[in-house]
Amino acid sequence: MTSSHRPPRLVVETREIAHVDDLLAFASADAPLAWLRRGDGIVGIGTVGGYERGPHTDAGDSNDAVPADAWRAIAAAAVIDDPVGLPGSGLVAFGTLVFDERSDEASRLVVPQVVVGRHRGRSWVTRIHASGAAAPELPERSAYGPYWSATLGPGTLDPAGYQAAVRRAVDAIVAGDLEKVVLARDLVGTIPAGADLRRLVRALADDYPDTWTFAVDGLIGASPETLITASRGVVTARVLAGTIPRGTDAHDDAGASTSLAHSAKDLEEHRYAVQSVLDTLGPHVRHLRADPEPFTLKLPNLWHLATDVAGDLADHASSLDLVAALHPTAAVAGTPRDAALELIRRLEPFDRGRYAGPVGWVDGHGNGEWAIALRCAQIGGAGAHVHAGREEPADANEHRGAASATIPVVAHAGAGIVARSDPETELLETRVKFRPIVDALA
Ligand SMILES: C=C(O[C@H]1C=CC=C(C(=O)O)[C@@H]1O)C(=O)O
Repeated sequence: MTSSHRPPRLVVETREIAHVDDLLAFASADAPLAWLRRGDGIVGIGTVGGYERGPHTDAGDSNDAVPADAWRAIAAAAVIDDPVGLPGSGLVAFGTLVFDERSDEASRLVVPQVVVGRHRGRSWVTRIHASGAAAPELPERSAYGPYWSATLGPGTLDPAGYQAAVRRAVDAIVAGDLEKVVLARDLVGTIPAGADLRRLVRALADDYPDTWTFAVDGLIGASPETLITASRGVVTARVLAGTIPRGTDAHDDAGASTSLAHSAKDLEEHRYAVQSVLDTLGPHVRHLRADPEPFTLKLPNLWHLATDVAGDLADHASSLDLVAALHPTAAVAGTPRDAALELIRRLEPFDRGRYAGPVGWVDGHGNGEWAIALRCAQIGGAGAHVHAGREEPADANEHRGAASATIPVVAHAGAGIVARSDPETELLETRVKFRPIVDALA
């Protein structure tokens, strides 16, 4: 990874290719880079450069440049030949950023050597190399490895601990310290070393086709929440907050959706999340539009209250500038933001790492698609090791003894807490939000 100082000049060439059926077949089995929705998207192979910031230390960050500035420098130095001109063609970096700047994990932008992409029936390949170096080979598909499975168990905050934390959060809200806070809990486990991680990505993409399915630097998930997309001056976001599990039959399910749409508690939770996005986008966006009432978004495991936001970019902000301004929204932190972050640090006995942080991609013009990293797990990485170690599961020695035979995994799910929140209902909500990743690992 390079720092912001003198980015190497990258040479980028995109060419249209015959229709690609399965983008994931091109991705690496042990370190897939992928961004997919309904079969379209991009996968990356290899690494030619990028940016890294963190982990945070008391002495300061390892890199002073913010991701948006570092990326501007890399993109400005690049020579880009992209006659395809579709979202994700040309120079791109995949990114995963930490939730809290004090995290022990790093934020990363990864520029792959090769990108294979597909958008509305057109496919392309992009090759990226440092000026003076040879262009990378064209990518090849590889067969998927054997099926594998893993189970996740309690992490540092078990169900009873989570409910106690929710009670403390409600007390703080009732006392007037803040209006809303999003509290998460964790699950930990291990997966077999050598597992083909594309199997996990594929299971998520198959089961949750309308979400953003992502794999970046070991963070793998399927998020329904769009933090921001920016494409040729048009900006969109999908704000989610307010949740109810799907019903057990059609009648019960319709009832669940109606009850969510009228729930004062969920509507309040949702209002904070929308307001935080509108307030932040306001200075950057003209003709900012959001429906006055949320709609109910149906996912296989639950219903969400959802509001789509759109507008036209009024300045030269890149998608990464907007990400920096928006994150963390009240859908994952709370209102007011600083008080919520402080309470999260006090009540959650773990580091969120990249969970609830921005994940997505940015191109050479600053366009990009970014989700909030929800319904995901970190495979390997500092956070996962810390969690697995701290939890000391019953078979901890076995895990340590067979260090090379397993890879630690940590997953998080959270729920927005307001004055009317009930600890048991919030716990149930986190259980339902864990389902995509728990089922895909099973
Ligand atoms: C914090 C999470 O979800 C957020 C997004 C949608 C709905 C939410 C809610 O109803 O609480 C949360 O704000 C999570 O999935 O871990």
